[in-house]
Amino acid sequence: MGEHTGPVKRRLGVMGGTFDPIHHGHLVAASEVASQFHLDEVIFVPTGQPWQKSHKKVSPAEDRYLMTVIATASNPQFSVSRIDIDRGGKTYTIDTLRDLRAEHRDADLFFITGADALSQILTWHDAAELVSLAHFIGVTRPGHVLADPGLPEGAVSLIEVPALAISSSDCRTRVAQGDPVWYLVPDGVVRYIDKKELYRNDR
Ligand SMILES: Nc1ncnc2c1ncn2[C@@H]1O[C@H](COP(=O)(O)OP(=O)(O)OP(=O)(O)O)[C@@H](O)[C@H]1O
Ligand SMILES: O=C(O)c1ccc[n+]([C@@H]2O[C@H](COP(=O)([O-])O)[C@@H](O)[C@H]2O)c1
Repeated sequence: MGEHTGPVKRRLGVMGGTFDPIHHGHLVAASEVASQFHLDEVIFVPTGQPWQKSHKKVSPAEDRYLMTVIATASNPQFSVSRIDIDRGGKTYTIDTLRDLRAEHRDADLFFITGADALSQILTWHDAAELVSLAHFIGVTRPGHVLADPGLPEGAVSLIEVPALAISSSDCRTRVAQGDPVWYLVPDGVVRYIDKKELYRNDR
């Protein structure tokens, strides 16, 4: 008699971000984690209201969502979810993960964060419960130290990804100054920023 093995669980990456705008640092991080962790899919989840950025000006959710769709459209492994935008109110990852769990009962979830976001995770809403819903993957990011912030044993993996010193803030500043963002963000995102006149008057 062969050993009983259940159906193989799908492995879903979740890449949450404000994506204002999405850039190649986000895309490389997701691609590298997908490869190293044998993920079936990575779901990009643009935030609705990022409460820890409430002191900053954040572009309309629909613009950030559309840029994320444009940036990921050519990769069959990437998709975009509106759950954090459509839920309304402040965005908490605990809600993101609960909703994704309910939608994908047969999957294991892997939440991807850069070193800067990971270092803040203990300040997130219901931080203690987060690790029961997903495995956390922290990725290297130039200018930030990658370390386990003190999550329970085995809850987080730390991995190295190709270093891209790109940030959304820097892209916004460049547009405001009239500097190019070509090759920092996907071509379609450059055109969308231009078409919607995003970030031009940020200063
Ligand atoms: N260049 C990068 N390399 C690796 N991870 C990144 C990089 N840029 C962003 N991330 C990670 O992607 C996630 C979403 O980031 P976010 O949308 O806030 O972009 P950002 O560039 O950090 O934005 P901002 O400059 O406005 O704070 C976070 O987990 C962040 O750490
Ligand atoms: O759950 C929280 O309290 C929380 C606080 C700050 C950030 N997050 C999540 O971390 C991800 C990256 O956030 P940000 O603001 O760096 O774009 C995104 O999915 C956010 O919803 C989550």
